[in-house]
Amino acid sequence: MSLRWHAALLDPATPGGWAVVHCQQQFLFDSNGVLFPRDWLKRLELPLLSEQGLGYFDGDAVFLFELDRPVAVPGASWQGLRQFMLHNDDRDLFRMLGYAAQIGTWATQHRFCGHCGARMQQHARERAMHCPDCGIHHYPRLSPSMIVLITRGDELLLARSPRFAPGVYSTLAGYVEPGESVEQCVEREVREEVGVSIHSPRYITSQGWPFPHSLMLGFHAEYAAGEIVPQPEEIEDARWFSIHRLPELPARQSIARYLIELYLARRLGRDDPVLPG
Ligand SMILES: NC(=O)c1ccc[n+]([C@@H]2O[C@H](COP(=O)([O-])OP(=O)(O)OC[C@H]3O[C@@H](n4cnc5c(N)ncnc54)[C@H](O)[C@@H]3O)[C@@H](O)[C@H]2O)c1
Ligand SMILES: [Mg+2]
Ligand SMILES: [Zn+2]
Repeated sequence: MSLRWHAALLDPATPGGWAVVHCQQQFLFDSNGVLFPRDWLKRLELPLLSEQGLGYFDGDAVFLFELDRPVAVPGASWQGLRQFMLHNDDRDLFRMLGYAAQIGTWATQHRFCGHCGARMQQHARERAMHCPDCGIHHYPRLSPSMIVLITRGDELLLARSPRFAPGVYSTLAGYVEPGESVEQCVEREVREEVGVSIHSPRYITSQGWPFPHSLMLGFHAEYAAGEIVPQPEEIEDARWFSIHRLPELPARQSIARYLIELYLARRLGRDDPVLPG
C-alpha cells in the first residue's frame, strides 16, 4: 500500500498547511481538487463547527474544516464522498477523505458530554474528545460489521436491500452486536436475512468503509441447509445465481465485489483480484 496519505494528530493552533472542507458526507472541491490553502479558507469565515489536524498528504500537513451547513463558496462546489470513491481512481485521496468524513462527523456529534452535558474539548495527545468536568473520553466511532459470500458449488447467494441501486445484488452484511463474536454475527445475520444455515465461515480480509463508520470483516461460507426466506423490510430479494449468469454487482471498490471476484477467480482458474486499499 502506498503512503501518500497517513493520519497524524496535528495541532490546529499550528498555522499554514492545507485543508479539506466537509459537511454531511460532502466535500468542497474546485479545479485544483479538494485541498485548499488553509489560511485562505480562514478568511472566508465559514460556519465552522470543528477544526481538526488530520495528517499528511504527499508530505504536506492537512487539516479539516467541519462545517455546520454546506454554504456556497464562489468557484467551488460540493461533492459526495461516494462520488469521490466511484469516479476518482486516487485511492490515497479517497482514504484521506474517508478518514476526514468520519473524524468530522464524530467530532461534531461529540461536542457535548453524553454523561454530564458539559462542552467537550479535543484531547491534546490523542484523537479523542474529552470532558473537562467528568473526565469521559470519546474516541472516533467505528462499527465492526461482517460481510459474507455464501456459495453452493457454482452458485452464489446474493441479495438486494431496498437501498441498493436498481438491479444490483450483493453479499450479506450486518453490524456486530455487543457480546457476540464476528463468527456468531455471520451465522445470526445469515439466518435473519435469508433464513439459511451455513458451515465453516472463513475470514478472508477486511476493509475500512466510511459509509458511515464501518469496519467490514469479510468472510466466505458454504451453504449448509434451508430455503431462502428474505427478511421483511431489510431484504427485497435474495436468490442463487450461477457464476456464469450474474446480476449487476456492487462497486468494484467494495469488499463485497472483491469477495465475489475472488470466488470466481478460484472457481474459474483466473488470477486473484486485488482489493483496493
Ligand atoms: N464495503 C462493502 O462492500 C459493503 C457492502 C455491504 C454493506 N456494507 C456496509 O455494512 C454495514 C452494515 O450492513 P447493513 O446495513 O446490511 O447492516 P444490518 O444488516 O445490521 O442492518 C442495518 C440496520 O441495522 C441497524 N443498526 C444496528 N447497529 C447499527 C450500527 N452500529 N450503526 C448503524 N446502524 C445499526 C440500523 O437500523 C440499520 O438500518 C453498513 O455500513 C454498510 O454500508 C459495506
Ligand atoms: Mg444487512
Ligand atoms: Zn462529562
